[in-house]
Amino acid sequence: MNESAPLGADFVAKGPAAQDKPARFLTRLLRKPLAIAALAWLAVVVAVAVLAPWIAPFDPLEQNLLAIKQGPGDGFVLGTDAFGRDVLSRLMHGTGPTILGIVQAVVVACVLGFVLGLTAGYFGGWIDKAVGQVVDLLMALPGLVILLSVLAVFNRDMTIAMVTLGIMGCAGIARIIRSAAINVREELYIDAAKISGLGDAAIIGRHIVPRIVGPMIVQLSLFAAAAVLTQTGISFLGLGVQPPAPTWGGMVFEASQTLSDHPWLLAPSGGAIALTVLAFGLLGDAARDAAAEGWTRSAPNKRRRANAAAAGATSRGGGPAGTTAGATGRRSAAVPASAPSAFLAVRGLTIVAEGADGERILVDNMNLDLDRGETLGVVGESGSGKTLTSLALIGLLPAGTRVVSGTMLLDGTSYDLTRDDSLRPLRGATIGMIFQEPMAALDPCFSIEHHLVEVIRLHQKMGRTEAKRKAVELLEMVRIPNAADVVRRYPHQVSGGMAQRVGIARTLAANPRVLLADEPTTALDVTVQAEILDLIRDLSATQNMAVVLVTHDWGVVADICDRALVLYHGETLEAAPVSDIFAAPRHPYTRALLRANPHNAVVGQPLPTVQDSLQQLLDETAAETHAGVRAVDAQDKEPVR
Ligand SMILES: Nc1ncnc2c1ncn2[C@@H]1O[C@H](COP(=O)(O)OP(=O)(O)OP(=O)(O)O)[C@@H](O)[C@H]1O
Repeated sequence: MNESAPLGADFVAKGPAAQDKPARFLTRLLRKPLAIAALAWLAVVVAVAVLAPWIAPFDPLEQNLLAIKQGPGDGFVLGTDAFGRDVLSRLMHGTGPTILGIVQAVVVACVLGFVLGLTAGYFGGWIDKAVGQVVDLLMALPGLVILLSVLAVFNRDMTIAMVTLGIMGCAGIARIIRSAAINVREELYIDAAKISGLGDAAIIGRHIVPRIVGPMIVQLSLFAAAAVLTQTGISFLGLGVQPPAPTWGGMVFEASQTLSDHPWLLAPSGGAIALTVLAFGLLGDAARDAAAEGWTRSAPNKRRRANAAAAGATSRGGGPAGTTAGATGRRSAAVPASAPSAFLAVRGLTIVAEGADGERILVDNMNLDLDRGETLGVVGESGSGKTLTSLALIGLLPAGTRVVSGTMLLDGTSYDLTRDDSLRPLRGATIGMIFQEPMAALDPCFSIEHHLVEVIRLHQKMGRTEAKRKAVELLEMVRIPNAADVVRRYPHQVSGGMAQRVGIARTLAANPRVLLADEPTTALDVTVQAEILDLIRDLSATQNMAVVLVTHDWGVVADICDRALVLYHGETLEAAPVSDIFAAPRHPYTRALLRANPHNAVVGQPLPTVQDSLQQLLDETAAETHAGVRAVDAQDKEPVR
């Protein structure tokens, strides 16, 4: 992305991935008149439920046989029923059991649905399968039959009935939460958070939960509306709270008995039920709209645009002189030889994909060696296994792939690469990683300061204020101009180049000794690429970090790598100092790959593909062999003197 790209463009382009914080979501929700009306009604209902014993004008059970079936008036605001009881007082006293039942069902559904959906979505694997089975079972059960059976077995106990309703209702909520959690789990910034050393609980709490609050509120309001209807339905059947105690459903039943001669009686209880269901429905709708607005929120305000434009201009004007990513090979003169005592040594790394037809080898028996302050370029065509190799070193291989063998010797300690749990403590403090898509590696909900402070405080004992100061220092270290201003921005308010610098700063916050850089410049424009490469090279030297740089680009290899390793379909074909690879590549594939380097393209001529180059090499070899044979033949035919 260009440094001068319009602010907000990425955010809009990212769509639903760019979701927001609960506080902002609630602010937007409270700006909607319908949501305010719904919440106001629900607040009145709750207040009445709590205060009924004090504010109801009459005893709800007191009969006045001289005032039966009266309409509103004569001291009875909502009239009287067939026994002369005050309808308003009964309605008020009936609110408590109704609301209590709804709260019981909603709390059970919310807690169970949240826990099941979140664990299934976040952890996946067998947990997901097990939760899926439970959810499918719950959804297949006939709800009404179960509820009636529970009421029969537990002597019409409404609490147990509503808890049962909550258990059955949790299935739908768990499904929604699961898919929301899966979406968030697959975001790159979750991997970035893991690599920074954050544990599962912290990632769930800080990065996943805020993202699923929106869908959760929508689901819960719809479920609450259904619970109102179920609860009043049970009372209507006379199975819950027993008459003459008032409930909304019971009052609807009583009204149905006098419908022909006193239809008004249905209005208060029916109206209360209808308004409450409507309020929950409207709240759900408004919550969905508020969440959708968060996803599509457009560019930030003009001041921020101006600031960012200024920062971008400073960056372009005042940044370090860019280098072009040409095949200059300028560091290759001082290439240290690989040694068995290397700071980082990988031996026998084999990665496979598990498919229906067995295992497929993706990386085969790979070895690599790297010293501190040294940069190793891992080069190869798309799909050759470069990314998997780097992810295997921190135990973050994607689902469906696994390490079947391999050890890593890091600063004298040996690690079994088949065991993710032994690699987990290395993430962040020992091995850091930066990604191809800088923007996707930052959580759009949080400011840059939050991203940095989170990692700084995780790895260094520091107060919040000191960590904030350190965050600005880190941004300055990665050459971000106006660091004190930029630190307060959100990821969508910076350009791709700046986002990559922020990603690097975040990685540096943990002081890693090894940096894995997976095509860190591919998504950036050429001038920004050069600046980021300069930065990585300088940091590797000043921080004495070993860098594993995954790339397709020979220019990048020439520019900053000391050694290169050529991969083809998971097989290591050649590993040597960069100067040797450029001067005298040993393997024909390496030669073909170098010939297909776009930096060597001749204007007006089609760029040869790797396959073209390989074919050309084979032809040349055949021609050389043929010429050699002819020369030998000619010598043989010469008369011996
Ligand atoms: N989750 C997965 N399940 C099965 N196969 C996978 C999975 N992830 C990657 N692969 C396969 O592993 C091989 C190596 O993938 P990898 O991403 O390491 O390639 P790469 O060299 O980094 O490519 P690129 O330069 O395009 O990123 C590819 O053939 C890819 O299809």
